[in-house]
Amino acid sequence: MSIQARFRLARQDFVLDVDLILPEQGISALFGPSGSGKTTLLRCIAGLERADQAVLEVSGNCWESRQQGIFLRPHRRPIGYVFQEASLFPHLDVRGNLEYGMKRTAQRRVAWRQAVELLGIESLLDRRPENLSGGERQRVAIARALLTSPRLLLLDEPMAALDYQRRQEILPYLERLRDELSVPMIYVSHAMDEVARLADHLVLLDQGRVTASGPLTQTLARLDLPTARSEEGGVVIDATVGAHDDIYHLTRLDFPGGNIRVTGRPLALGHATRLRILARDVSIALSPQEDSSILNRLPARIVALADAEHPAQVMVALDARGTPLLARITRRSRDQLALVPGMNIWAQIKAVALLA
Ligand SMILES: Nc1ncnc2c1ncn2[C@@H]1O[C@H](COP(=O)(O)OP(=O)(O)OP(=O)(O)O)[C@@H](O)[C@H]1O
Repeated sequence: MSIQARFRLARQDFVLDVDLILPEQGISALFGPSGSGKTTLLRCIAGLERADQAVLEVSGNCWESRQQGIFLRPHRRPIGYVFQEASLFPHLDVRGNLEYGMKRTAQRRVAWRQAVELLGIESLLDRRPENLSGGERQRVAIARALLTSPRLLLLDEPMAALDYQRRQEILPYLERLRDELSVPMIYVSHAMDEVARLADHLVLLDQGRVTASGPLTQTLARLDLPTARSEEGGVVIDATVGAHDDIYHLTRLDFPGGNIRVTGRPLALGHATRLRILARDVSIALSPQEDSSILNRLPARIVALADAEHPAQVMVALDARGTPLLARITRRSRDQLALVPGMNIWAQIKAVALLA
């Protein structure tokens, strides 16, 4: 099952023209510069914009088809919509706000208790929105959206108004929704660190058009896309905790084709986690260089080379026994090492971020 979304909408200076198939599970991130049409696309999905051409099918149900004259009105679409700023009713306490969401539906897909527990808002139920922090307000807004029993959750930069600390507090709740509920989410974000942590599927939008749509790990590794070449270009690897080294206080994270050691973490063996390795933190050597202090080095093959944003640098796409990696090195080093596609090299990894 999938979500099919095809919309064409023309405004004076802007045309949205997308044709997407999104998975019906997990989080699909919509990523793109300001004005690329992310909010407009969400509004089309919610039925808040009338597109010139439109097809929207969710779980095999047609919600909109211009050709067939089908247009399910916004309030009839089983959608939960969470905005940048939580729009809670100020005169109702948290319980009242949640109950309001529940009244809209007869068919319950997420139970009250489940929503309250997933978002950790039990102790907030008697408070008014004015007495909540920005992060708490957003958690309540997400719980309220879940209690409308949505078949699809739309999140439009739900953390944009929050500071770094508050964002870090909310991320685990979003991860729990992703892992424990079967409600697909479309998540708009400007922040690649959020996308890298949360998303399973990545859609890149630019000037109203889709420039890429695919599984996150594969899409981030594509050298032909601007995400790879940007300052924050890099890959995400899904790994599991393989071993703890109590002598050196290191944790080994395993993934197909290799492993990486990070500073010891209190994570259970077998625990699923996600790593992010930025291209700027990967260098290339022709030999394993065991006389270096770098902890992590992986044998890899060069798949492709491409220009980086800065003329001094080049991007290198690597295949580390099935796991894609990106490296950003100087053009000078590329020439000195005579790097070409197909060569076997060693990828030296200087820094790894553990995302979850
Ligand atoms: N109500 C509107 N009337 C006319 N033009 C609009 C309207 N809302 C948005 N636009 C224009 O449509 C284009 C897409 O806007 P949209 O808000 O979808 O982009 P976005 O990718 O969500 O941007 P941001 O990341 O800044 O929120 C922009 O050029 C914007 O100026």
